Amino acid sequence: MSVNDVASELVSLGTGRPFDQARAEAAVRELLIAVGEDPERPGLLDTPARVARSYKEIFAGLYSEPDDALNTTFDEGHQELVLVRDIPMFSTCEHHLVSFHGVAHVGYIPGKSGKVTGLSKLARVVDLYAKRPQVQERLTSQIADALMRKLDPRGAIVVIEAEHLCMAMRGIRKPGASTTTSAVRGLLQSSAASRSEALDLILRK
Ligand SMILES: Nc1nc2c(ncn2[C@@H]2O[C@H](COP(=O)(O)OP(=O)(O)OP(=O)(O)O)[C@@H](O)[C@H]2O)c(=O)[nH]1
Ligand SMILES: [Zn+2]
Repeated sequence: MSVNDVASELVSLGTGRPFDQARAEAAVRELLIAVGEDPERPGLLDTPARVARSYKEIFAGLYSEPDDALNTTFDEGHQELVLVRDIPMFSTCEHHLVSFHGVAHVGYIPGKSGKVTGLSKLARVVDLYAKRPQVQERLTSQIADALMRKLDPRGAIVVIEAEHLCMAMRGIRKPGASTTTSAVRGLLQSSAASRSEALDLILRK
């Protein structure tokens, strides 16, 4: 394993600490008190435990290695673009801990060996990186870098279109504003023709 591989593995893993249900429950209870609620009222009695379980699910990508989703590959001899469009994506903004959600488009051009992965695995890797406290730019790059590490493709492209609830329901309050981020690697970065072919397919409605 090279130094770069070790470094990217460290970046890719969370802290390594497991989810702490009791601590999360206590924190939610404290938050309810802090906002002026009464955690003892009947409607809120089960809320700390429920919210804690829900956080465990929303942040599931902290307790697993997203890249492992791409461990299963097979040689198909396919040398052209493989693209999965409109993968539904729910993530959590690390600044406000509210959702940003939309769609991810994930594509790659297999390497010389024609190594490909199952289409669902592309959606799995999106899902796991999304299930962490994130910013959209980093999420986009992490998915593209995972493809480059695991599939050794000639190029990779990831485009994410999302609405941030922190911009919709609070703060600047601009519901409907959409943010697009892209990460292109390898041939899809160096060849304008390859990139524009992929972008045409991604943005075609
Ligand atoms: N670049 C980027 N910014 C994000 C993302 N998610 C949230 N933000 C922004 O993060 C910024 C945090 O700004 P702060 O000034 O620290 O926080 P704030 O006072 O709550 O800001 P407002 O949202 O403007 O009210 C805001 O501008 C958010 O819109 C993201 O995925 N990428
Ligand atoms: Zn935010």
